[in-house]
Amino acid sequence: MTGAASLRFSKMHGAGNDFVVLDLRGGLPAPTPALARALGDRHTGVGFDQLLTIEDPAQAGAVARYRIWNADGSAAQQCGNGARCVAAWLQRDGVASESMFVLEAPPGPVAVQSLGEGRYALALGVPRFEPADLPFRAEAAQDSYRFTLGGQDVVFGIASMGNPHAVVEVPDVDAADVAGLGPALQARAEFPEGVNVGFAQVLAPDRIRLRVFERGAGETLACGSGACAAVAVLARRGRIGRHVFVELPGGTLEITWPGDQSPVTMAGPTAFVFEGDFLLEQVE
Ligand SMILES: N[C@@H](CCC[C@H](N)C(=O)O)C(=O)O
Repeated sequence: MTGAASLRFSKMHGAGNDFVVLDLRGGLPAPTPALARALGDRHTGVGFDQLLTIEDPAQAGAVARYRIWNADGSAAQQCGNGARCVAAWLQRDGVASESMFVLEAPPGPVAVQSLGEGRYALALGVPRFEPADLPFRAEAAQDSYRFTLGGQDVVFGIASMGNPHAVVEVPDVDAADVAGLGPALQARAEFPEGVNVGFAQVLAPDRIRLRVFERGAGETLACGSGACAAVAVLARRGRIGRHVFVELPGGTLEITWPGDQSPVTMAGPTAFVFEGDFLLEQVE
């Protein structure tokens, strides 16, 4: 180290959705959008899909609180893969010594279970489908909605997992126009806070393939809340069952949604990649 001001970080990923984790416990200030963007730059920074900041808990019973920042510096409310990585980070730190514990996420508590070998299961909340929950501007709640985007007819369902998701069922996820339709749907004025757009292909009642164009990050290798939203939308339509393996480009997540009023649970991997010190002089 040169003695210049720096920030210690951990680089992690969950099924290829990658993160920088910062320990801000003890009252350290939250990152500014400029710091988040500088850290997230894959050429001049560390690079991540989301930045996760671990902070002191506000709620009794939670081992820690965390907040989520997308690569473009915007704040997010939910991150399924990130929650597993925060759980792994806290277990390594020794704060979460039990195999079951509670984290405080932006929308509320998340119950976590350590499954061993870096795998975690967690309850991400009860999905909500009312347009106002995302928010999405629509006259009335429907099973599916339809837009014409760039001459293409796009049919999608919506779900909130604490953050907004649109789910488009496609016959072949490899052929889906993720880079074209993802940003086009995301930019629609009907989604005043933007939306994460998932493209899902049903393989079997217990298996789907999914690609997600995330708000604030572009297409990622995996989106945990997107996997939960895709299962919720498709299960509600009767297209799949309630226990589903979701194959994403970076790995497979196991999603269970026992009933409409139940929380969705997600099980999947975590990995530590490296530790480092980010020189703050990189931030403009
Ligand atoms: N990758 C995440 C979701 C991160 C937040 C999202 N981009 C948003 O803005 O809502 C996940 O694993 O859930």
